[in-house]
Amino acid sequence: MSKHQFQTEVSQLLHLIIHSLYSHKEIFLRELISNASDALDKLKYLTLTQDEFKKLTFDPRVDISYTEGDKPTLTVSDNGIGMNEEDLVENLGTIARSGTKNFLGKLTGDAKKDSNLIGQFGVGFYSSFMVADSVEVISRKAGEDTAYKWVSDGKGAYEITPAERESFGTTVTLHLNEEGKEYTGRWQIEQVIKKYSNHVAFPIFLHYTATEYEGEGEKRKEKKEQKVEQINSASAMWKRPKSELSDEDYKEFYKTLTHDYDEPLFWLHTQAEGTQEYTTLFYVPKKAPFDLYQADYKPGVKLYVKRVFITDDEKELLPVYLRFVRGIIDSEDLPLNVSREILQQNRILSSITGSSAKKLLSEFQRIAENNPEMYTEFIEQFNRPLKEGLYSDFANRETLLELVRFKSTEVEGYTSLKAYKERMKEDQKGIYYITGEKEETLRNSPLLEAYKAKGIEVLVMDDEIDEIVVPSIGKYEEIDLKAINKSGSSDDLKTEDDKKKEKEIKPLIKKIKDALGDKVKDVVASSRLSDSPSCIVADESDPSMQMQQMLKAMGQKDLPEIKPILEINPDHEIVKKLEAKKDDKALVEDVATLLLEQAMMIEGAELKKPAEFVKRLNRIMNMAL
Ligand SMILES: Nc1ncnc2c1ncn2[C@@H]1O[C@H](COP(=O)(O)OP(=O)(O)OP(=O)(O)O)[C@@H](O)[C@H]1O
Repeated sequence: MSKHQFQTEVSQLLHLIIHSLYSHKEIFLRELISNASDALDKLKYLTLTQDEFKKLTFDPRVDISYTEGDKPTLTVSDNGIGMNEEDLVENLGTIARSGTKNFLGKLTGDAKKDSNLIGQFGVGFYSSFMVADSVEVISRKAGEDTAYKWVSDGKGAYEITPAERESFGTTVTLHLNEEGKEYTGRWQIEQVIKKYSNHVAFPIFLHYTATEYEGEGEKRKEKKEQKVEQINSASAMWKRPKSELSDEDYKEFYKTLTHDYDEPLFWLHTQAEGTQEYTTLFYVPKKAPFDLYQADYKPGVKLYVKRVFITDDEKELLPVYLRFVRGIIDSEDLPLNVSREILQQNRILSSITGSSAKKLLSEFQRIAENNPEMYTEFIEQFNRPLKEGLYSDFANRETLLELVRFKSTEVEGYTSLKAYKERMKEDQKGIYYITGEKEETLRNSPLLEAYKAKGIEVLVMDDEIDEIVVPSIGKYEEIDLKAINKSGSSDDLKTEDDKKKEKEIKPLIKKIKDALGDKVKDVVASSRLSDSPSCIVADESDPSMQMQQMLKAMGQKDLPEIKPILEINPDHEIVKKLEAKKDDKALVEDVATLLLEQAMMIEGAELKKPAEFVKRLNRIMNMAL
């Protein structure tokens, strides 16, 4: 016998499931059936492709039985791939997915909020503990002789012992608690299976005792008979015509497929015929999966060939940026024994991948046009992956440009580039945007002042991916996208009056430049400020300050120090007063440095020498008082 402790993450997940999902406790059965179905899928594949498994007699099925009385039990049994001792430890004692710790760290302890998060993770086997005091798993791996029993009360530890099982597969027995007692009736169980697992592709049999009465009056006798009945339709759901399927069918199948607790946001079911025959059923979840930005994310699409499961571990079934999509691709043309190496360079598959991506994108577009509310929900979760597509999927770039959304100074929520274009002023020379880390900092940036004054809309880009993606867009329908935190962008705003002032202020600018020395790349008169005395911008060819900070945060060392350009507002009171005292060298140095440092702070930069900043500020305050 060996006793093991659950990995901390498992205990946390168990706690979350038991305490947040109890109002939907019946889903435990869906989760167990879905695991059984996955196990059958895996073995079926082996029996078709691997010589040592071809000789197995394999009639895939799931069997459910129950006992009533004082110690009620419910048993779900399958003749699937099974687990050996090592698998039991790995699958039912640990969670290997990276990012789990981080995800569980977000839990608040508030059942309602936490139950919203579980959708990002998946419910799974541990939901059994909502209805059971203890759970027993007896499993024998196909191709192996020994069976093992895994037992736990879900309170921190489990035990594994050698056991008996006639053949390969897994039997999960729940020792039901008060909450679970109701699942010891034929009708209750049948109802739950029909509701949640009707479209599981393998037959699910329910074993029950039927009581019949024979005779009349005193001779009336009770006759008990063991019966077995198939409960589900057991056909691959995605192969059925759309007209036969209801929204409920799609939603429930999604939950079985993904272990998601939530409903999907929307789905797309297509059956392609012609040179290539295949079916796809794709779902977009309501919440982004928690490991979406982990390099080793779990892919969400399963590949089937003629209804035989091939793999759920292939990341290339859709372009990487669409990794949030869940679902199924079932091809009629691929060979059944297709290996992973072959898959990756298979022409049939790459053409399915290509057209699936196109279909998904046009579905997103259709939703954007017909259901803006749903589209906003979608964008709140998946804008960023779509932006990734802008630099990775050149073939669909035009469509992706229509799909991505940005925040803006003019509208609440999000805008498309198309809608921005429609709002542009007649003589406007570009699509302007400002990038940075924090929305609030950006919205208060002095760089926006002149645009606000002239009523020109600026896109507010606070997603870190914008820094990388947006400059690569270049143009939208022949209009240049211009970063307003770059030096050249304000040339568009320059008036004759600005040019005149620029000339007048030249001597002061020179003095400021001398005072600042190599702290700046240049000092120039600004045409984009109204309320602020100064701002900083990056030279046209340099990365912006935010980009530099991001590169540093990403661990890039030895970055050459890139200096900002300081812009001075000739109309500002401080600048005008300084102009009058420009021969006081010490004063010019103090004010110039403060103008630079305050502009940097507003853009979110940290001062290198805060003590010197304070000294200067005190000197100026002293003069003012
Ligand atoms: N009946 C079964 N037969 C074989 N393996 C099983 C069975 N039930 C569970 N497992 C194994 O245990 C693992 C964990 O199951 P669990 O339901 O917790 O998560 P999951 O199925 O991976 O789904 P998700 O992480 O999406 O919730 C499965 O991935 C599978 O490897």
